[in-house]
Amino acid sequence: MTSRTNRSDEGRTNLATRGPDHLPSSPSSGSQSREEEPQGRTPRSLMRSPTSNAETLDSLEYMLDNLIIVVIGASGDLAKKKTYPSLFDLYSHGYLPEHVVIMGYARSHKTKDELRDQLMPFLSDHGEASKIEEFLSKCMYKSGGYDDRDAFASLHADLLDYEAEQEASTTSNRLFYFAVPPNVFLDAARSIHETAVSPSGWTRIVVEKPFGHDYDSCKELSLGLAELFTEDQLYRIDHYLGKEMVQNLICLRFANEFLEPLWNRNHVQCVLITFKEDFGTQGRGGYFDKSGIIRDILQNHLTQVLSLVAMEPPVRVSGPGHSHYVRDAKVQLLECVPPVTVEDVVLGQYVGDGEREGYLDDPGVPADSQTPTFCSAVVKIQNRRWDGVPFILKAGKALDDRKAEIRVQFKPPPAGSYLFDGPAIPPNELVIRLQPKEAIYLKTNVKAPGLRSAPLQSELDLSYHLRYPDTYNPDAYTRLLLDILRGQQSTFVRDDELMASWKIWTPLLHAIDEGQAAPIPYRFGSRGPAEADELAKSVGFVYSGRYKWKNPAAKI
Ligand SMILES: NC(=O)C1=CN([C@@H]2O[C@H](COP(=O)(O)OP(=O)(O)OC[C@H]3O[C@@H](n4cnc5c(N)ncnc54)[C@H](OP(=O)(O)O)[C@@H]3O)[C@@H](O)[C@H]2O)C=CC1
Ligand SMILES: O=C1O[C@H](COP(=O)(O)O)[C@@H](O)[C@H](O)[C@H]1O
Repeated sequence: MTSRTNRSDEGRTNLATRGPDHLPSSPSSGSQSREEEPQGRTPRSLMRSPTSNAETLDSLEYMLDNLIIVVIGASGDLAKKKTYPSLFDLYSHGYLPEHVVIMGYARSHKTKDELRDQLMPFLSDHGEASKIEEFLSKCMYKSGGYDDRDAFASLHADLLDYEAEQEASTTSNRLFYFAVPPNVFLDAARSIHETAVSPSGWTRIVVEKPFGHDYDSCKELSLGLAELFTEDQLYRIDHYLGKEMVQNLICLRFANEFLEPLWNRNHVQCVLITFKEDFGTQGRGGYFDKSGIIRDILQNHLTQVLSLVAMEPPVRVSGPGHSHYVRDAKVQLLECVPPVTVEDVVLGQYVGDGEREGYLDDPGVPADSQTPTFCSAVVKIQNRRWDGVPFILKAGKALDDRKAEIRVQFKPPPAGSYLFDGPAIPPNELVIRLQPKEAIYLKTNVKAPGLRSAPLQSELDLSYHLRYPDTYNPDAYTRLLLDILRGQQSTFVRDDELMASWKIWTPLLHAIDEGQAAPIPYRFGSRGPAEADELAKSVGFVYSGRYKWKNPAAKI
């Protein structure tokens, strides 16, 4: 291992790790969080003031220093669609310092005006024109190769000049956001390590998925990065960890005492974690074909959700220096999950429906591709809490709906079959809808209202758009970028978590790559292969039929 000459976060003030896990609300949000908001550029006096939210304000300590954000791969799709809009969101809500510089870096030659033209369409929905102009005036661009040390040295010289111009602080922090494909991660990381780390403040590296394509390649990448940067400098993004309802899981589970006694094998029949998209690969088939739905969604997003749903309570959730506890709990859970086998899954690949093209019609996809665009997998957890409870992770493209949800299905009441006349009482389900329209609802059986007495399926409903209509709900990337600036690592994937997850999925992925499991065709716009419902039924999921639900908003 080479020596770490660059300054890590270790030993640095832990102020930046304090505060709640979530982005403080915007000025337009509910009154309970107004105290936390920096108004425009956060003044030093406000940040130091001993308010009841002092911890939150302290966690914005980075606002006192100079900040340079370098977007590596600034010419690409992710940068324009997610990275810059989220940076703008933070800027316009006052979460970037006055003198921030956002430096785009990529191989393509581009003028500042060309960068501006590229970004403008993706910023225009996010704020006023004058604010966008102000933000764009902070955005610079430089071209160079990812392994080009001279280009990075020249980038470093430019950054030193920008930093020297700032009078606010002698400390300058640098955040490098990797919006590039993984084959250049190590080149870019080496170039930064050798030439461009911050001489006076922290240097943090943000890495996007995919982190490898199986256990071994992930390990190689992790070891390569670990030679250059310490774990506390590395922020591996899984954007599902930035979604409101995913961030809510810890609070929902551990701040509601009624749930804990039920949250185990004694009361839970099965858990479904579902991701559905109602569109296909949309011309990205060439990229998608190298990964498939398991690498794209199950190994990362759904496994992260699974670990938060099923983990034991962490020692602590927030507070200075406590970021590791949540990640420890997640790793401990994932280590109880045996590898998923071919027998545990149903794979699918969508075909055209007459109007919309099938997966194999995508020009980037080989005509004989066996890459799954759908997978339903039964995951087991071999620990005291969950032994025998199937966790069904299901993800698919080109399905009937766009949604992501967690459905905890409870066992039926013991007297359900003889106490009441009529059909079997359906099991209770706690549904946490991650998107769209965040909601938590509990499917509950009640006496039919009025003169009837038969049980009726209904729900206790917490629909966020109704209960919190004016709350600013930032994009997942916006929340995660703020966490990076605050040094809050619990919402990022640690190296051992990543390895534990690849251990679960790699044997299946290799079996699929070797042709041991072929996808079943399903029609674009359908619910996926019928075999997936049979699999769910075979492990205990009870589908009690769709019931008509009345949106309370209709009555308002
Ligand atoms: N706050 C809110 O917005 C609330 C909304 N509702 C709405 O009420 C309705 C009923 O709710 P809910 O019961 O949760 O949702 P659904 O009836 O849509 O789905 C129930 C579950 O059964 C699965 N499923 C659907 N069809 C079949 C099938 N043929 N065989 C096996 N499994 C199947 C679904 O999977 P899959 O997704 O894969 O199709 C889903 O996991 C929904 O429209 C829901 O959105 C209810 C309460 C509150
Ligand atoms: O990581 C990915 O996620 C998106 C879905 O993200 P969402 O926030 O819109 O749910 C998916 O479309 C893409 O294939 C995948 O790479």
